[in-house]
Amino acid sequence: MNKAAGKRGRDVGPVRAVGMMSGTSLDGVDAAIVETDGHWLLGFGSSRYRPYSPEEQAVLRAALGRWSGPEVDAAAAVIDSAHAELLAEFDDVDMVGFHGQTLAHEPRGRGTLQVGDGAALAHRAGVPVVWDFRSDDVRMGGEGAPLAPFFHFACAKMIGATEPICFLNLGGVGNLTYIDPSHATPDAAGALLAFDTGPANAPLNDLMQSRLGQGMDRDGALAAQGNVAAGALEAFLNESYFTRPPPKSLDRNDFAEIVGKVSDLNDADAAATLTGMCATGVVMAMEHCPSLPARMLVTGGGRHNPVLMQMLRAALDCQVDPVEAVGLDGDMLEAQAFGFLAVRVARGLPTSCPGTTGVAAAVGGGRISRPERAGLPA
Ligand SMILES: Nc1ncnc2c1ncn2[C@@H]1O[C@H](COP(=O)(O)OP(=O)(O)OP(=O)(O)O)[C@@H](O)[C@H]1O
Ligand SMILES: CC(=O)N[C@H]1[C@@H]2OC[C@@H](O2)[C@@H](O)[C@@H]1O[C@H](C)C(=O)O
Repeated sequence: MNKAAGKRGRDVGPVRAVGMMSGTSLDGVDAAIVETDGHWLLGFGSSRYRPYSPEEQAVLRAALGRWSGPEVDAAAAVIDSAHAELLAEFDDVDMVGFHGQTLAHEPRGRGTLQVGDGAALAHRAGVPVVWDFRSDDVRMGGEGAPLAPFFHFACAKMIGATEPICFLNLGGVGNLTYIDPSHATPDAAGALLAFDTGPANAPLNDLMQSRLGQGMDRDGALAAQGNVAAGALEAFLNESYFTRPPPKSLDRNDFAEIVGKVSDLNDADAAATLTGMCATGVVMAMEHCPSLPARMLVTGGGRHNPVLMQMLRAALDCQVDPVEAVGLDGDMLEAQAFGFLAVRVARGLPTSCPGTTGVAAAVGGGRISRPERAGLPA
């Protein structure tokens, strides 16, 4: 780790930040370096992935949906040690953006909970850590998610987009960002519209785990052998979430009851139907966009699933491509996003706005823990 860490971070020039993300799929931690001044993306650096062991995954799973208690403490310990281990593999970084693990998300109720102790990580790594990105947004009436849209806006500028485009992230949950790149800043009215589209890979992973002891439907191999069950899909479509206008966000298991409608189907039909539900959520999401985007750029693990990508291409009236088509890394985009957002937080720039989370006014969420303050209240 860079012993002079933090010095460059206080200037106004470029910063090398490592973003660390543990997503709703619970597969592992992604970490990736971005170089940015908080406004523009100046470059990307190396990236690393640390999978969770089956034991660690079980600890995280047991804590999902809980707000406190021994299960949450055990999950937090897994998150802290996995992130510290991965961060030690990086040299010469100025700052860390530490998302942590979402265990529970209820923005209109109990709030949002991402476990992971940023102060302890700052102490261990010797660099400033920005963390707890979502709480301030929720306190100000926002959904607290999605937060990647400000980064997507910077990506759109970087690739030279001139017409509206969408980024679609297909992780455990799906989320969409509509970008009008004619605006100069992401918080300008009309520059961004973002929200969660529905369940993405999480229900399919859960099905694969419970029925076949596998972590995912790799390459859509099982779904490709099945048929989408019309009845279950229709019940899903009738969920009020899809017609509700944004802002809106989801917890990982918010659709548990409706996806349970596949329980009577054979394995292949169940997988095909859950894949179809993910694609349908995206199709419904397009109804809320101000215009048809020129292009849909897909990121997150779902873009590796050819059955899902084919369903999207068949149902959407725009070009659908993985983000690799414009030179981005779809396995690391969210980690990069939290590196970028960390720099924005450190520089007093907003990370969400009414168009992305429904927050009352643009807000720069996130706490900053500096190594010298570790152990003290942040
Ligand atoms: N080759 C593949 N075939 C099918 N599905 C895949 C493949 N590779 C990855 N996936 C799916 O993508 C998931 C991982 O996606 P990703 O890493 O984007 O999720 P995440 O970051 O945990 O979630 P979120 O964005 O909701 O926080 C896997 O759990 C799996 O379901
Ligand atoms: C509360 C929470 O952690 N939400 C995640 C989750 O995973 C995907 C979707 O739901 C999105 O809203 C968000 O993550 C992405 C990275 C975001 O904030 O942009």
